[in-house]
Amino acid sequence: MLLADKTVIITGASRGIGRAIALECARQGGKVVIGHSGSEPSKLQVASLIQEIEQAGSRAVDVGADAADPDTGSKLVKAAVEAFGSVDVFVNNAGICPFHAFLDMPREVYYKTVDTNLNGAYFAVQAAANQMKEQGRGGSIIAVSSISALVGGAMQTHYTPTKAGLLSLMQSCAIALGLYGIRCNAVLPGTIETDINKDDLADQEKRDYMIKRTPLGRLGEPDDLAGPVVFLASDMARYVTGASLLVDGGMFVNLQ
Ligand SMILES: NC(=O)C1=CN([C@@H]2O[C@H](COP(=O)(O)OP(=O)(O)OC[C@H]3O[C@@H](n4cnc5c(N)ncnc54)[C@H](O)[C@@H]3O)[C@@H](O)[C@H]2O)C=CC1
Ligand SMILES: C[C@H](O)[C@@H]1OC(=O)[C@H](O)[C@@H]1O
Repeated sequence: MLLADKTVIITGASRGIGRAIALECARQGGKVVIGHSGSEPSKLQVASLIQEIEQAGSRAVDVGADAADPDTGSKLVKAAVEAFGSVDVFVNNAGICPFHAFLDMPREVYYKTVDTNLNGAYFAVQAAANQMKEQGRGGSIIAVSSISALVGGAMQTHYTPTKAGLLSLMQSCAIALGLYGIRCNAVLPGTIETDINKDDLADQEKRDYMIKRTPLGRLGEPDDLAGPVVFLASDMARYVTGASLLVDGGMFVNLQ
């Protein structure tokens, strides 16, 4: 098992990509701290996730706290240390993408997106890194960035800078934290079918277009991210830091 004896924190793990990552980490022997928003629907989703994790033979605790809050990272770290004694892997996954045009972008939508996707993440990564430094045996930090860190979107002008920011954060943290054996990497998903893009992909023409752009001939599923994240979390990736891994079915390289 690739993550035996490791404690893994994952933000935004109630559903979608974060949930798939949490489950695979548990199947690989990791003890899991599930970060979620604390909303009533997320509490129900987390209860069923904890059951699945326990059926897989591992253990999990959850923390309901807003990812945009700069104190949430410390709460997650505290819960991990109290429940399992350490933090070995931190996966920053929570994110929102409320599609909106640029010219009339409401300020509150812009700030909520940047706070949720990037500002909260900055302080959460800092909290995890300080704990890993104190433990003295390194660690792995992974940001769920996006193909959107590399390319734009007319309805995503508030979102793509947060994903580029996360990628850049992992690159700079790889340098700042290498001294402590803490590795920092980013995964860049393409178009993965989840709640974040349910409405967008309900447009059949858009959906067909996204599939057509993907050399592997299908949209991604949350589980497609689980293997790449577990690899980066594990000691198999012990010499990998500052890297970014597109998980997009080949969409990015498909010009024509
Ligand atoms: N689905 C896709 O095509 C892609 C998704 N991503 C990224 O993957 C990550 C996960 O998204 P998905 O699983 O696709 O969407 P999702 O909407 O299914 O999951 C988002 C998760 O973040 C949580 N979350 C949102 N706001 C929060 C807050 N303020 N506090 C705490 N938790 C919060 C949600 O409760 C949920 O668990 C996001 O960062 C997204 O930007 C990146 C590239 C492509
Ligand atoms: C929400 C989008 O469908 C999704 O998120 C991203 O980061 C990519 O731009 C995907 O298309």
